[in-house]
Amino acid sequence: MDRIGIAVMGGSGRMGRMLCDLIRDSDDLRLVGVTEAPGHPWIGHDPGRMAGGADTGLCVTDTPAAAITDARAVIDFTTPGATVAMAQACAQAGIVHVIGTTGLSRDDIAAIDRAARQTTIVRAGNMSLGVNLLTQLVRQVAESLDDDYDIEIVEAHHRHKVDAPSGTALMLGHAAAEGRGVDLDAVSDRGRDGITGARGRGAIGFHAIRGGDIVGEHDVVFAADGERIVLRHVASDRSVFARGALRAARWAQGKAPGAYDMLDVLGLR
Ligand SMILES: NC(=O)C1=CN([C@@H]2O[C@H](COP(=O)(O)OP(=O)(O)OC[C@H]3O[C@@H](n4cnc5c(N)ncnc54)[C@H](O)[C@@H]3O)[C@@H](O)[C@H]2O)C=CC1
Ligand SMILES: O=C(O)C1=N[C@H](C(=O)O)C[C@H](O)C1
Repeated sequence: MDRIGIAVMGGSGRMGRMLCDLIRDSDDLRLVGVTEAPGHPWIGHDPGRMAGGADTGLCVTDTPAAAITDARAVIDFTTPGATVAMAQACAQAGIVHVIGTTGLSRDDIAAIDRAARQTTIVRAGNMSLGVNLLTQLVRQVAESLDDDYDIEIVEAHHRHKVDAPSGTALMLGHAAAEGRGVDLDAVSDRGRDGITGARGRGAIGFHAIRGGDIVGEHDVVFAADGERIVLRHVASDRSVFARGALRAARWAQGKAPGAYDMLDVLGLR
């Protein structure tokens, strides 16, 4: 069987390294390209050697088109600007683009959706099975409870994370808002500080903890007078995200162009 050629963006990053390792160890995938940011010290070198492992025979490049020549899918956990540029390159080449990058603006998402008219794009703020299942549970609980139950989302990540709320917190917030039949933008209350006044009825609150090496933890709290429900996901190993992304790359082969998410991949919709 022909292995699926995968290009990994941001090959020296926390997710990039893990993806390269998992692809190397898989039976049906082949690493065919690795990118890094312009000026990065890995450019022009073998990504395996730079990571302290075996040579891959590849050279890290900062040119998206060069990385994707032999690829049937690109897996991208980088930055919003790099992801939008890669979505356009994948659209031109007709290659699957799996996007895990978070912190995307509305304009970034609109640009990705435009690219998805020409190619198959799978994008999710969290690629793990557990979080995607949790979004369904959150939607269901929010649908069952009225706004006597205050919804608060608390997330915790490592000290290097640059965006807040996390992509996962936003997924969970959207699921809660959908269950309640409200628009998240209209009810979102982010990171209170100072004399904020009493909590608004129906608000969905977001709070971010940053510290140490926390991989990713999310609590969705439904708090009423006299009781509260807490739905929690804890990721203790980044491989749950990387395995989800590889599953998406396999699933997307031969799918019609369009914007998909992990609920489509996991059959949870
Ligand atoms: N959806 C999900 O399941 C997950 C999403 N993430 C998201 O993925 C992103 C990356 O996370 P980490 O790996 O922890 O960050 P990281 O900072 O360790 O890695 C990002 C890599 O992208 C590289 N990069 C930056 N600009 C680039 C460009 N123009 N071309 C190629 N590479 C470029 C950086 O040099 C770096 O090596 C973040 O947005 C994070 O929130 C992280 C984990 C899971
Ligand atoms: O930056 C991270 O590390 C993570 N980012 C994603 C997010 O923003 O939710 C997913 C996961 O929580 C790890």
